[in-house]
Amino acid sequence: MTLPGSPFLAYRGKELFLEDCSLDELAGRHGTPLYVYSQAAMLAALAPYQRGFAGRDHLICYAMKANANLAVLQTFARAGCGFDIVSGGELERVLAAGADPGKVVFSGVGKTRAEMRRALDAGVLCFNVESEAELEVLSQVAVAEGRTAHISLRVNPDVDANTHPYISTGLKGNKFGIAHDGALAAYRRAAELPGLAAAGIDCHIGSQITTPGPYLDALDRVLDLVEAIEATGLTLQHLDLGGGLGIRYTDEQPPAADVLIGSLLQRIDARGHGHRKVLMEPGRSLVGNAGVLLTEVLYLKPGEAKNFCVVDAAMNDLMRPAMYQAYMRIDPLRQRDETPVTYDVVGPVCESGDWLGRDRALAVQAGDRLAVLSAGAYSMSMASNYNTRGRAAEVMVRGTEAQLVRERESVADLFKGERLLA
Ligand SMILES: Cc1ncc(COP(=O)(O)O)c(C=O)c1O
Ligand SMILES: N[C@@H](CCCC[NH3+])C(=O)O
Repeated sequence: MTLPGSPFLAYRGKELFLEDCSLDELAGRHGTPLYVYSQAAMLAALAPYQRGFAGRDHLICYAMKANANLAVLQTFARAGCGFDIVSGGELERVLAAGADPGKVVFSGVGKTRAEMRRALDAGVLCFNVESEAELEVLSQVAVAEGRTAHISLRVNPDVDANTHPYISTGLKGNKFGIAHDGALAAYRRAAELPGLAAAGIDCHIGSQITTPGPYLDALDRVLDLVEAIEATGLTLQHLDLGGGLGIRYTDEQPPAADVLIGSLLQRIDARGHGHRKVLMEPGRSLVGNAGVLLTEVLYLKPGEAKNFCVVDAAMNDLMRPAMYQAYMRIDPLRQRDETPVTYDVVGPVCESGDWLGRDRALAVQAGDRLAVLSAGAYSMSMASNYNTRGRAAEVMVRGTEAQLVRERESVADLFKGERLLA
């Protein structure tokens, strides 16, 4: 039986496998909580992007905030991808993974001067600038470094991506990007400033988007702007359409990436912009369904109002349920024949919001292990040390092989650098 979301995750008999690796066996070997990723699933998620852009001048910049493990970055770099970064730390990871900084776009509303300097020295492809104030600072930093910063303005097209309010980014009320109405003036200002060269235009309207409509609306708004900007004599080369394509957590039916890209390119061509290089910044859709979080059942705790299944993974390991009330499917690593009982699956952290799943029918006993599915994106990358809990280990599966790609954080690591009062 194959589970929804990933063709690489399936029961063989009663045991759950990711590619050709038994997840229960991996959990036994490396301990829990444990993140496990399938490289084949990542490459399979990338393939429709590559198909959609075949024959076109393009760059797929993996939005590494979704999952910044070095082995994941290596996987995408070797497949030809660039990266969308939002911090100096992410840039250092790109460099540590041996990837090409010349394929990096640098987004984010709060870039510091130090981050700008480092990115200029590394030679990133483009800064996606999010305010006029940032333009002025970037110009000063570029001049001081004796370099030219290639820029796109991230335009806020005021389009509703119809997603969770915390992950919607393209509305007037969101902090991201330069208002559509102010973009032309900002490009004019950029043209006056030393050290800057306009390379393109950028937008990103949100995450976990499951219909093509908002993308096409945003594209139209962006192309309107490009036409207005070029009418003033300025030129732009590339269009960066951001990321945001959703995945299937339960019954969502997002469009396939190649279908979405097909409609976007058709619109781009129809409006006479077919000569432009197109960038995209997908994150979740490349990794979300390529990973699982493995956890062990510590205690079953029947209650009057609720039954609790207390596991050893918590909101510090996987924040999405607590933060967005996100539904993430939970399945046992070895199926039992007993009648399922309805549980809230909760972690050891001292917060009532520390749950991974609510009202889940599970046939489990203490000591059994579970997988939280679709945990390849915004899961380990959002982990924290709350309650002084070390972050989980990570394993990358390739066929029958499974390699530890990040060690479990030890408790000693957690207060390294702290000092007792003198
Ligand atoms: C600027 C930017 N690009 C790309 C992404 C990637 O989004 P997603 O993981 O939804 O594809 C994000 C996150 O929403 C983002 O903020
Ligand atoms: N962290 C969010 C996605 C954020 C997208 C970044 N702008 C999630 O888990 O769904």
